[in-house]
Amino acid sequence: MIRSLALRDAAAEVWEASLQHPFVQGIGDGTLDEAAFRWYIRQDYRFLIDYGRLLSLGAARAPRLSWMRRFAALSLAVLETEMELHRGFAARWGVTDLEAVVVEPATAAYCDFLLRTASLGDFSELVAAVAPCMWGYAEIGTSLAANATSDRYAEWIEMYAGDEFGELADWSRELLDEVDGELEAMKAAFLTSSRHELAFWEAAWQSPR
Ligand SMILES: Cc1ncc(C[n+]2csc(CCO)c2C)c(N)n1
Repeated sequence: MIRSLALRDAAAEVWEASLQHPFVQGIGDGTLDEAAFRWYIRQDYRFLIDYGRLLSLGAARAPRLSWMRRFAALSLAVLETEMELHRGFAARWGVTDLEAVVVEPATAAYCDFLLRTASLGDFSELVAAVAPCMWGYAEIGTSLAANATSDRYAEWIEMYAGDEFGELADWSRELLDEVDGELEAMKAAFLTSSRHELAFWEAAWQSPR
């Protein structure tokens, strides 16, 4: 079986739980509480900083020059373009203290796992840990775009449903399929990141409001 599909299969239940999560469904049908969305934007902004760090570690460790370039370009895109989009969201949704955000436990746990894997794991585990973030958000965006019943969070949905993120998801699958690595170790990293993604939605859903 193609490795990316084997990993996707192993994490199928967790991915389905993320897609069906009330926070995610609430983005699609517009019922999500704005305070919960603001909590998410604030925490995600902090997440992106460490995600940029992780991609830079990917660039440093990549065995192929073409992958090295892509990781480096992506790190810059996250730290510039995607963080700028989040600042735009924050301004529109009334978040005024973006730079002073305190990192919550679910955010810290996910970031720490990613950076630990990127620093101490095999490069193939880094690839497996990074993939659910790119591929998972593209799936969620595409699914919400196809089924959305409200345009309240349309901008967020359109961003992740867009071609750019679809191509990123393709690239993450290409990495999963082509990198030299052990399936079991990659599966463990892929599953752990997938569970952190689900825990992030749950923390945002349970956030004080
Ligand atoms: C918790 C969390 N997980 C995934 C993403 C999505 N995401 C973050 S960086 C990136 C790739 C480069 O732009 C993608 C798809 C997010 N925003 N927050």
